[in-house]
Amino acid sequence: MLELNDVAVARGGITVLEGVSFHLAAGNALILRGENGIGKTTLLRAIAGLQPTVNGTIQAPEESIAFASHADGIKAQLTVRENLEFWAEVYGNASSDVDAAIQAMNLMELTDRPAAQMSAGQKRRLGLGRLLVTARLIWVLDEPTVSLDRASVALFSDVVRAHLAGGGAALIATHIDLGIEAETLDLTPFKAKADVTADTFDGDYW
Ligand SMILES: Nc1ncnc2c1ncn2[C@@H]1O[C@H](COP(=O)(O)OP(=O)(O)OP(=O)(O)O)[C@@H](O)[C@H]1O
Repeated sequence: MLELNDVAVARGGITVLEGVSFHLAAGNALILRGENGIGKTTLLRAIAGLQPTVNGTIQAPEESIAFASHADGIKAQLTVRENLEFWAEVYGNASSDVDAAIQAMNLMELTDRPAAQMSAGQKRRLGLGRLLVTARLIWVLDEPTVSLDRASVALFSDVVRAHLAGGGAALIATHIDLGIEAETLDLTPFKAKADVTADTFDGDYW
């Protein structure tokens, strides 16, 4: 479903990871690990198509990836329900079950609350609920549990498990144990030898 072959990625004009290859099949999750700054976010951004690679290939079916990053993609003035309806439409999936997403992320009591008036953890839950209305098969998640309390982490893990059981896949950069059956890829061995890739530097991707 998602295939990386000899991928190298750069941030700020410096290659951070090189030689990354893996295959993620339907129904599976892969956990990315590695010290702060090793390049997990950079790799996920490249996989999500938000920045180019320096080397290698990334293959996935067209329009199959939903990316949830630190910036949750939430519209502050819209309510929880309006945010989810907005994203369903953006992903061409206006008929998707917004109520199911609200239930899954325990947002029932917040449906009419503007996102601007929600706590960090509540916003995070909304950002993760967004994944459910995209109907995308491959979830690419960057530290999805930041700001979540223990109950919400469990809720989120359940949502990921259900996604996998339904034939989806998930690539997750996280420092915590999500309790999801998954393979782990430690990126430490793929840390690039210090080498400025000035010829591939693109200032737009700082
Ligand atoms: N905007 C930027 N401009 C230049 N360099 C950056 C920028 N953002 C991050 N970097 C550098 O790129 C490298 C990879 O950062 P990245 O955010 O991908 O790491 P990470 O593994 O996700 O880290 P963390 O676990 O702290 O989230 C780091 O060494 C970081 O200092």
